Amino acid sequence: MIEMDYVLGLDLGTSSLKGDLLDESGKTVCVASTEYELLTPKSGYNEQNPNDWVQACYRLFEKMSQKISDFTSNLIGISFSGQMHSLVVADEDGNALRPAILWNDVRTTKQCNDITENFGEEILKITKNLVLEGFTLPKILWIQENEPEIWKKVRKIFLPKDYLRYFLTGNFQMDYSDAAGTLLMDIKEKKWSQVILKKYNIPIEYLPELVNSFDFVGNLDENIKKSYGFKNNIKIFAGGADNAVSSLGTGLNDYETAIASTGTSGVFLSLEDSIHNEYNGKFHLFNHALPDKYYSMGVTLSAGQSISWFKDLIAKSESYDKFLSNVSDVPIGSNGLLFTPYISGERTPYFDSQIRASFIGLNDTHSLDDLKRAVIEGVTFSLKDSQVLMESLREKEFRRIISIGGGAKNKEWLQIQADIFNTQVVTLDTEEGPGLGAAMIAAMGVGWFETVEECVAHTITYINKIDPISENVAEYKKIYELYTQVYPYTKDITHALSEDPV
Ligand SMILES: Nc1ncnc2c1ncn2[C@@H]1O[C@H](COP(=O)(O)OP(=O)(O)O)[C@@H](O)[C@H]1O
Ligand SMILES: O=C(CO)[C@@H](O)[C@H](O)COP(=O)(O)O
Repeated sequence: MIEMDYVLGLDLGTSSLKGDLLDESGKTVCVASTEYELLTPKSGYNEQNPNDWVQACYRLFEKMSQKISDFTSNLIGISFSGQMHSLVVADEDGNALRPAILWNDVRTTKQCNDITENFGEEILKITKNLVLEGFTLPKILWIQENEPEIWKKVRKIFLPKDYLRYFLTGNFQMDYSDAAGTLLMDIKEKKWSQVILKKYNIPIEYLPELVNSFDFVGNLDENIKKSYGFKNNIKIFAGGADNAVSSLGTGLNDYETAIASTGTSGVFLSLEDSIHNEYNGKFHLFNHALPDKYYSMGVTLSAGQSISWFKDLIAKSESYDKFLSNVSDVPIGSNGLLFTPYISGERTPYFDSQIRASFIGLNDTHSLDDLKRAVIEGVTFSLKDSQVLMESLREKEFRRIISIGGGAKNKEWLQIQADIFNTQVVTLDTEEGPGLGAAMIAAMGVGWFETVEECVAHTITYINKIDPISENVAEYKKIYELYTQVYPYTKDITHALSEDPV
């Protein structure tokens, strides 16, 4: 057997840290993951302990060395993909001062309203995005207002994967694709916005140096290298926001294809060739991991999270495959049952952190399997909302959708996606788009491939093509019309029921 070098892509997701190990031929030789806890101290609050990410990385190194005998002797590069927007505040030495406030934490409605009222237009002009609870700036303001003692001690502001990378290299950096989701960067100039920083009293020294996703940013720390027995000098490359990196890791390179990602969040994503004003904040518009490229996306806050919430209620220890095994026996429309996946609010198309989920149409004949199918269908309808909005603003339909994330693991769900999207759905031979994209960045960094196209050709394989079935499409069309009516009817009721109505 020929000995080959390896590079590792690390995807710091909300549910787990995933590793994708690539060999020199571009083949994924090992995928492993290690979970960490999501802390929910209050409804709408979502936090994680940054140190758990670092520990998860060490566990992943151990797992990889158990699975791949020459992992430690042949690893030469690492890069990253990470959950976006989540705020880590730390002291000068990088010690986290409180748990990270995550992208799906919606405690910052007051701060968002204040910023929007006083500075919303400028923010939209500079960052091309609306001020939403998930983004980083309102979280910083929440700490300034609610935890002034902590704010006094802050000297470094990180996003999750940059925090992990800081521990691996000792260097304080953030790439443009992740910085774009902070609401602190001028996305055209690719610089921290002095105007925004000044307005909100955020010293620029607290922010990392801005770099490109493909930049070499340091070597793996000597002590870590020794403790895990790595033989080579391991080069570290910056990496990027999970959605930017997954678009690289799926080989997305045309404007007629979109990505539907069902991780904890759900994302409907499309490439953009320029920064423009046409979406006017209706979609997020961010810098890509590829220099001078952009992408737009709509977000379902609780996609996989709706499934995991429901599974944990009923059968916590069951695998997802077992839990969802009978869903294919339930007819389209779940026997007259609808689910809206707003368990922790929604982003696209409704920027509404206070909306909550509902099952509509429950009757005494419904089984647990009907409810499970309704959850999957509801999550997909929510992604369909983004598809419909995007297609109408672009005046063009997508011809193909690449499905990734947990949702791409389930055959029945993939058919449901094709039928609801009324578009061909394809999958990759690994559903870990962001992890693979991160490994591709490292592969380019160590010089295995000269161009991104060459890298894509060696690393990415599409395995399933699922075409919509016309009778199913027609049935789902009718049900989707009903689904779109649930939000306006339940909005006021769920606002009034929620703990802190606005
Ligand atoms: N076999 C499966 N079938 C359907 N959904 C799954 C399956 N495995 C995981 N999931 C869903 O995928 C989500 C995790 O996806 P992942 O892409 O790993 O998320 P993240 O990047 O947020 O950590 C879980 O919340 C779960 O609901
Ligand atoms: O908030 C967003 C994008 O704006 C999320 O997509 C996060 O980036 C988290 O992703 P997952 O953990 O679901 O992959």
